[in-house]
Formats: sequence, structure tokens, C-alpha cells
Amino acid sequence: MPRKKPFSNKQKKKQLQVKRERKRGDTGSGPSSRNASVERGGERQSDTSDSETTDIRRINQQPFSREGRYDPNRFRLHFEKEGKEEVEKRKKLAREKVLQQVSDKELEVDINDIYPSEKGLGFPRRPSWNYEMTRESLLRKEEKSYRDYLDDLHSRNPPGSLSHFEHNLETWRQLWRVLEMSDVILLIVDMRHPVLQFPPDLYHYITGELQKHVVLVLNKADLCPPPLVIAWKHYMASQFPHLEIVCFTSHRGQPYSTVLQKKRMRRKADWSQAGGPLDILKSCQEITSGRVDLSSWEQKIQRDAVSERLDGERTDEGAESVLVEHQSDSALEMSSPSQELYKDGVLTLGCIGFPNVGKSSVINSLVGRKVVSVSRTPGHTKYFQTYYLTPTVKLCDCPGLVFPSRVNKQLQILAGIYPVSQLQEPYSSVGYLCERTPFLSILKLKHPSLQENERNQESEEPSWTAWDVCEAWAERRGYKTAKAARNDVYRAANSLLRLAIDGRLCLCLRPPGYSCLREHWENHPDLPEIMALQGRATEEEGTAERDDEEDGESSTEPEEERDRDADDDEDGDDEDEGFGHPRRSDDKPSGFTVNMYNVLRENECE
Ligand SMILES: Nc1nc2c(ncn2[C@@H]2O[C@H](COP(=O)(O)OP(=O)(O)OP(=O)(O)O)[C@@H](O)[C@H]2O)c(=O)[nH]1
Repeated sequence: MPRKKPFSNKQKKKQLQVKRERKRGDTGSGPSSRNASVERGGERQSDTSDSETTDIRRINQQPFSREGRYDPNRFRLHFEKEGKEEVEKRKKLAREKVLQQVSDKELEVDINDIYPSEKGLGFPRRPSWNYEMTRESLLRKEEKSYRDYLDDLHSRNPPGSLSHFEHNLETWRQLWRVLEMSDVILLIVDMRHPVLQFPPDLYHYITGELQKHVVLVLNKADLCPPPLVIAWKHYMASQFPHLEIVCFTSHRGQPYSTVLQKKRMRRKADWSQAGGPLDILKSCQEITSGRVDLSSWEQKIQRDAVSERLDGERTDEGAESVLVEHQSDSALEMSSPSQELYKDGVLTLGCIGFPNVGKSSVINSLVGRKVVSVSRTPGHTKYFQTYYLTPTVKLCDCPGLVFPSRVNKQLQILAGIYPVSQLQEPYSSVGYLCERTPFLSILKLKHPSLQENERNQESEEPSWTAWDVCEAWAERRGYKTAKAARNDVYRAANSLLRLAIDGRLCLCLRPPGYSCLREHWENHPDLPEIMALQGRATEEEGTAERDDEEDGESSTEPEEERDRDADDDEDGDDEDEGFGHPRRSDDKPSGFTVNMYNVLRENECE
């Protein structure tokens, strides 16, 4: 009998996809059948870009579309394709460059370095239009205006100096529409690095030209040490005085639990546990100052709090239904930019932000249950939709948008804008991460140059490259290539990046001057408030955490092999098993995790 060939999950997935396409009558020759490119262990598989625009890489390709039906690929991410040479150069560097821990100062980031004002790092605006124009002429005008915008951007920024940014005009159109129809904008950013995802031009456009208010939602506050949360809040307020700023977490008091993860216990994601909805309401009350009746929202929050106390946990079954409005294309194209504020006595809140910052999670948290699909794959939200939170409050979810900036691409990837499984070269981002986190003490890796069972007797630790880290992680996790059963470094690199994006190997950037003022932030009077928001109750526990951190100890779990390997959605069972940050039933949401910012505990990698 012939030997059975190893068959990876990925291959299996692909096979099923082809089968499904065949069933639907898709011959595989149309544009929709292209699959996103994947590079594994140096060999490059098929690339997906359309032939007419070879310099653009289309990401998150969906398996099919049919004539006359909704095209799921219309809003996928479009990023500029990197040259093969550039990719190879970075890969070589990842093999050769010895990793050096950067100084604390280098973790500090000034927003003016990310979005320098003189570089024209704006975003495409919708050109003016009127009702005399035909639909076609409007679309043509928008395309022309978009091309002019790109030309201007490239003329001011030399090749290679810009970050990845969205090249899909369809997605920018969605932003235009959401900005037009919203009364107040919830601009959502990831608390770990808010300045990467806060384009000043957008802020000035909304507060200046549109004369609307922006509530900056510093989301994922659970992933950031409390003093840093306060420092970022103050920094953003000092830079952008017209902002209302709210700290938020959809994962309040839900630390990772290794034991649970290993047992793969299932638990429903609990959207009613969020920290921050009341603060968003207060900001909106301040902004609307009585022009909209928000009492129904206030009552909803009170009702939710009561049922939360009574039931401990609310179930979806008893929850109120939420009216969802799907927007048609014509509504997108011919809407008036100057829509009346608080139309029909309804406050419309537009949730915008980069991919993966947690827009959909914020919406679910405000509603108190899942109404929007959540995924760790960036670009998951494709088409904007509106939801009535109460009869006078409407929420609008927008696809994630990557604005052009001067941020380093490796850092950008760690901030979660790129689907990890579709990266051309993940190693340099791993290097960037390792130079900024105590990865050795966290991951407890053994250098690949040391033989099996060999301990490093010399006092000096061998030097590490990014490639070594990936090899050692592959060895530790048992990632092997299907053909030659060698360490699968590509998979290991992906796994490390996912740990970072999910906040388990957590990289938090800091505002300028943070190191000098550290003591000030660590003794700030707002600390208890932030800790309560994060779901961390006692100060003693907080202190314990800081002490542990200094010891280089760490907590969290290695990724569970099967459900960590794909950029899969969290809407299915997986969310509850892994990335939904499960808690034990006896695990009250009050406790501080032991040093959650550092990640893996020694015994958890065994
Ligand atoms: N730790 C933590 N993770 C969060 C929080 N909010 C969202 N996430 C995670 O972040 C990832 C992205 O969440 P989404 O709500 O899908 O983000 P999005 O901005 O709608 O993403 P796109 O659809 O790509 O635009 C998911 O893995 C969430 O579980 C939070 O408050 N804390």
C-alpha cells in the first residue's frame, strides 16, 4: 500500500474550498477564484493580484462570487504589494541581525512622527456633487479625485516611506457615508498604541469641516498597565483638545487562563461585562446637551446593570431585539453630505477606526450581546450596517480603514492591520517584537544552536536572531513542515505574531516623556478608576502584578495549536474557547492576572 501523504489543515481547507466552488459552478477562471498568496518557508505560492494592477495586493479574498449577487470581495483590503527584493532583504536581515533590546525611550512615540503634518498624510475626500449628476459621472468623479489624491501622496512621500494603507476606493466610500450620516463619531483605537491609529487629518476634518464631535474610544484597556492608560489619555487630550476621551474594554476582568485553555472549556463571550459604556453615554450627553432624549439609553444601562447583578450573567434569549438596517448601494452613492443633525430625534453614532481595533466588539458591548460578527482577522467587517441601540440611539459599524502614515511596517503588522496568515514575510515583525519585549523570559526558549538536552553551561547566553526565535518556538510547539518534517519557522512566526496581536505577548507603546514621568503616572489619583474599569479590584493584587513583572515572571498560555493557526473568526465556538478570554466559572472578574503583560509562565510551555 502506498504511504499516506501528510496533509495539512490548510491543504484540507483549500481542497474543500475548491470543491465548494465547483459545486457552485465557478470554473476557477474568474477573478473571484483567486486565492490570497501565502509564503511558507521561503517558497512563494500563487499571488492573487489582479493583472491590471500588479502593484496592489488584495487581501482576505473570499472564495467566490456570482454574477448579480453581492460580491464579498468588493470591500476586501487592498495594500500596496512589496517588491520581492525588499521582502528577501528583510528575510535575510531576520536571519542575520542579532536582536538587541531597545531602550525604554524608544518605546515612546510622538504622533507627529507617525503623521508628520508636512507630508500630506490625509485621507481621500469625497468630491462635491449634486443631484443633476448621473450615478456614473459621480463614480467617475470620485475615481479621478481618488487618483489625484494618490498622486499627491506619492509625490510627497518617497517610495518605501509610507506604511501599508487602504487602496480600495470602495472602502473609503463607506467611510464617507458613515461620516455623513453620523452625528457623533466614535473613533476607536487600540489602547496599546493609540497614536498609530489616530490620523490627525481625520480629527481635523470631522471637528473642523464637518463640525461634528469625536469621542476617542481607547479600547482594549485591559491589555495596558493602568498608569500607561492614564498617560495615554492625558497625552491625547493635550494634543487634541476637542476630543472627548473614553477608556473602554470589551474584555473586562477576563484575563487569560492557561488551565482553561488547555482544557478548552467553553464559555459564551459575555458582552454585558464591558467597561466603559456608561462613559460613552456621558460623553454623548455632554455633546448633545439635551438636544436628543438619551434617557432610553441611560435606562438600558441601568436595566442591564440590575439584570447583571441578579442573574450574574445575562443570556441572549431574554435580551431585547435590535433593529438592523442594511444600507443599499444607492443610499451609499447619493447621500447628502450635510445631513441634518439628530434627524428625527435620533442620535447616530458612527464607529470608525483601523481594522482589528475592536469596533464590532464595542458595538456588541454597548448592545450587551452579540449583534456584530467579531474576528481576529483584520478587515472582517466589510459593509457598514446600522443598529438601533434604543429608539433614539443608532449605532453604525464601519469597515476598518488603514490610513496612510509613516509608521514602520513591522510595527503596523504587530498592531493587527494585516491578516497574519497572508503576510509575505513575518520574521522582521517577530524581530521588532522581540527587541521590545522580554521574549526570552516569557517564552523560555532554548537556542537552536544548543543540542538536545544540552544546557548552556557558559554564563553567556548565545545571541538571538529573529529567525532563531522562530526556530526555537517551532521546536517548542512542535511545528513541523509536512514534507520534510523540519521546524516550520513560518508557522512559528505567525504564531508569535498572533500572540502579540491578541495581547498575550504584549507590546505597549508609550507617550513621549513617559519614562521620565513614570512615578507620576504610577501614583496618579485616577488609578483606582482605571483598575475598576479593567475589572481589577484590589490594590494589593495590582501591586503583586507589578512586582511579578519586575521579576520577569509571566503568565499566559501558549497558543492552542488548532484554533490559533488560522486567522479564523471568533463567532463560532472558537471565540469561547480561546480568544474570547475564557474564565473559569469560579474565576471572579475581580482578580489581577499575575503579570498579564508578560505572558507565558514557565510551566506553560512544557
Ligand atoms: N483584549 C481585548 N481584546 C479585544 C477587545 N475588543 C476587541 N478585542 C479583540 O480584537 C479583535 C478584533 O475585534 P473586532 O471587534 O472584530 O474588531 P473590528 O475593529 O471590528 O475589526 P475589523 O472587522 O477588522 O474592522 C478580536 O480578536 C477581539 O476579540 C478588548 O477590549 N480587549
